[in-house]
Parts: sequence; structure tokens; C-alpha cells
Amino acid sequence: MTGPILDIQSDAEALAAHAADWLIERAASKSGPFAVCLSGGSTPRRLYQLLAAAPRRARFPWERTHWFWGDERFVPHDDPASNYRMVREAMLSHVPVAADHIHPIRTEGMDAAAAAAGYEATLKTFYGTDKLDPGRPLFDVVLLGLGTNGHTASLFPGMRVLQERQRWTGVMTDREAGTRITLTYPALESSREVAFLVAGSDKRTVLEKVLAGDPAQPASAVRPQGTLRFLIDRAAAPADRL
Ligand SMILES: O=C1O[C@H](COP(=O)(O)O)[C@@H](O)[C@H](O)[C@H]1O
Repeated sequence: MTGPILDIQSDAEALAAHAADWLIERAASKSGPFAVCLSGGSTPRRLYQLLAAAPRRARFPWERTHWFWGDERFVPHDDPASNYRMVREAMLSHVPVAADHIHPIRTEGMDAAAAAAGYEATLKTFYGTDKLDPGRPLFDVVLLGLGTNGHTASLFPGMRVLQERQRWTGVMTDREAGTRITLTYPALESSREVAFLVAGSDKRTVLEKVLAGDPAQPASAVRPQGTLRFLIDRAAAPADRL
């Protein structure tokens, strides 16, 4: 892995547009299936909307792209907190994507442990084998967010799932955040590109810690096989990086 790339845009709107163009460029650089692991929360919503709208929509290879989720709140898919719902409403319901290219984390009709195991099976079926090969990443792009408490995907501080190196998925329950399914570090790191999308002045302090490698921040520990990139806006940028 080379050192992280810091890419600073003027504001959240410019960041979303830049990230959408970057994703189009990444997809164009590869032929054949393109696998993207999506982040939830609120920051990436605008990026998803821009990708699904003219003029970018026509430039993106929807027919060969597979969509996965890095984490999901353990709520029904029509719940306002659902990461699947957010992506569907912002992007996937507006574009020509085949149903079998959309791979949400299931949250209904089973408990959270079964949902995590089921998603691990989904990932392994897509990958073609159950051992991650460092020379053949699972994903082409992993998009990640950053919480003010240093979490990324649903890897929250102090949770046991942070220690998981064998399983590709796990479950965590937090009093405030509730129960969530998350990809583990080994799965998130098995990617040609990992890009954090971080916007807003409330993220500046935690981003500073992550860029300094603070081990207390779960986001600091992401070590992708490929490139690590921080796509950020000026409001989130630590003063010494401007
Ligand atoms: O809870 C979550 O938070 C993170 C960060 O979200 P943001 O809205 O602060 O950008 C997100 O990456 C994750 O997918 C989500 O479940």
C-alpha cells in the first residue's frame, strides 16, 4: 500500500461532483465487472444523486457494475435509517441496473447473526472462493464514511468486531447506534481503491486524528490492498493540510 492521497475540494457539493467523476473514471479504467462497496449515512447521498443524473448517468457503466454495502442498520429496508433505502432512493431507482447486480444486506426474516453470515456467503459467491487472495481484490472501489467518533462502516470504537480477521462480516450493537451488520477490515481492505468521503467542520477533529494514525479511531486502521484516498471538503480539512 502506498501512503494515503488527500484530495481537498472547496465544499460538499464540489466534493460530491468530484467523487462522482472519480468513480466514473475508475469504472472506465477497467473492463468487465466493476464491484463497488457503498457507504451509508448522509455524506455520500449527493454523490449518488449526481451519478444517477444527467450528464453523468450516461457516462457510467451501469450494466457491468455490482453494488454492495459496507454496513447496514438492522432495520427493515423501508426504514428511514436503512442504508439500502438511502442508496435506492438517491441512485439505484433512477438508473438502468439489473436486480441481480444489487446486493443489499438482508435485514428481515432472520436475526442479525444470520444476516451477517448470509452477506458473507453473498460476498463469497460473488468472489468465487472463500479465501481472500491479496492479488485479487474483492472490490474495485470501497467508499467509506467517517463518524465523529472515528467509526467507519459500522466499525465502532471498542467493538469486538474490530478484532475480526477471519470473517468477512460481523454484527455490532451500540446503545445509540443500535444493531448493525458491517463488513470487517479484511473485506473492506480487499479493494483496488478505498476512498473515504468526509465533509463538514464537525469532522475536522476526528479526521485530523485519523490522518495522524490515532489507534483509538477505527477508521485509522483501514489498510487497503490498493490505494487509500481521502476525498474531503475544505471545512473538514485539518488546518495544516490546506
Ligand atoms: O452510520 C453510518 O455513519 C457513517 C458516516 O456517515 P456520515 O453521514 O457521517 O458520513 C457511514 O459511513 C456508515 O455507512 C453509516 O452506517
